[in-house]
Amino acid sequence: MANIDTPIPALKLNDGNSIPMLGYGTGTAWYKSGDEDKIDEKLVESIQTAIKLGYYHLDGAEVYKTEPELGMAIKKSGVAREKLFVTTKVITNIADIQNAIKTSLKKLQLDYVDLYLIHAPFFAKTDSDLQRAWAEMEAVQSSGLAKSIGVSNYLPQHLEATLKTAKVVPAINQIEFHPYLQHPPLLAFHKQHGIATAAYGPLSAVTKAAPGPVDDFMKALEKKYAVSAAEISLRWCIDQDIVAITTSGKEQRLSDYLRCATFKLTPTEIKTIKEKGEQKHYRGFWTNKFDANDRS
Ligand SMILES: NC(=O)c1ccc[n+]([C@@H]2O[C@H](COP(=O)([O-])OP(=O)(O)OC[C@H]3O[C@@H](n4cnc5c(N)ncnc54)[C@H](O)[C@@H]3O)[C@@H](O)[C@H]2O)c1
Ligand SMILES: OCCc1c[nH]c2ccccc12
Repeated sequence: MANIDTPIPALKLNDGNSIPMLGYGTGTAWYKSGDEDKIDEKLVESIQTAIKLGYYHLDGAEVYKTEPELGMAIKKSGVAREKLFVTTKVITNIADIQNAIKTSLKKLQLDYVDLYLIHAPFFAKTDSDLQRAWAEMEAVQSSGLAKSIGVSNYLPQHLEATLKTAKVVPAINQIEFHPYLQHPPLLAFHKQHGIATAAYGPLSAVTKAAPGPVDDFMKALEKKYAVSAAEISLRWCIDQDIVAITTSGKEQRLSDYLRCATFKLTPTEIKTIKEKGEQKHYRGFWTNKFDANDRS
């Protein structure tokens, strides 16, 4: 199994920092329901494998309870800290963000994270709740504990409320994004305000939301580029300047996904996936929080 030959592209954020456009997630397949102190050795091994293959962007969250594994794998990898891009998120301890970041850093065995995100806006009863939380995030960035700060699962109304009092514009919004959930108004808002987009669940259209209207075209592209639909899906994000965050416990799959760095879709192909994807709506995460028909 080869290491990546073609480097993963990076995206420049509005604060001047750069984020690798392919990330390895420690949620979904990995997050733990039980005892956080019980180390998931399989996960540590998988993160080490990902790092070895060239995944230097690692996505965590306090709620996944996998920060200890992430910290261990980073330590064991021997890769210099400054080469890695580590994200974590706050939601459980949103009421005390200053303590939450310190607790996360301790579990990660790190002095700083590259990106700290508010995991979701659903804690907020009012706009002031969103604004207060964001001011705390700005304080985290000022203290140097996070190089960049951003949000996740925010809709335009949450961003609008946040921006009313923000001193720092969120660097990124991490959202569920794939052909069957494209959020046109939200992406337009991001563009207007210089907020980058990161996609979680980028494989959904070819995995859990399949079958669907993109299938036949995906097959044609698989043939043309000699890659799998997963890599087409990741490239479809990257070609739209969207950071893709995937995961797998299988080394072969992780290795294959890296092929998304070796080709580019044409503008027509990007548009065709877009148009075919618009014919179906699918949301896989936070389904009890978002309005079922909300496509913003
Ligand atoms: N901010 C958030 O609220 C939020 C929500 C969900 C996920 N995330 C982050 O994003 C990461 C990636 O999310 P994801 O797992 O939904 O991404 P994804 O769409 O890339 O799916 C990856 C999953 O699909 C499976 N898969 C791959 N190929 C498959 C195939 N051919 N058939 C069936 N299954 C296949 C993989 O084994 C893996 O479990 C998470 O680990 C987490 O870090 C964040
Ligand atoms: O970000 C992953 C999705 C998610 C939503 N709520 C959770 C609770 C525990 C673990 C993951 C999640």
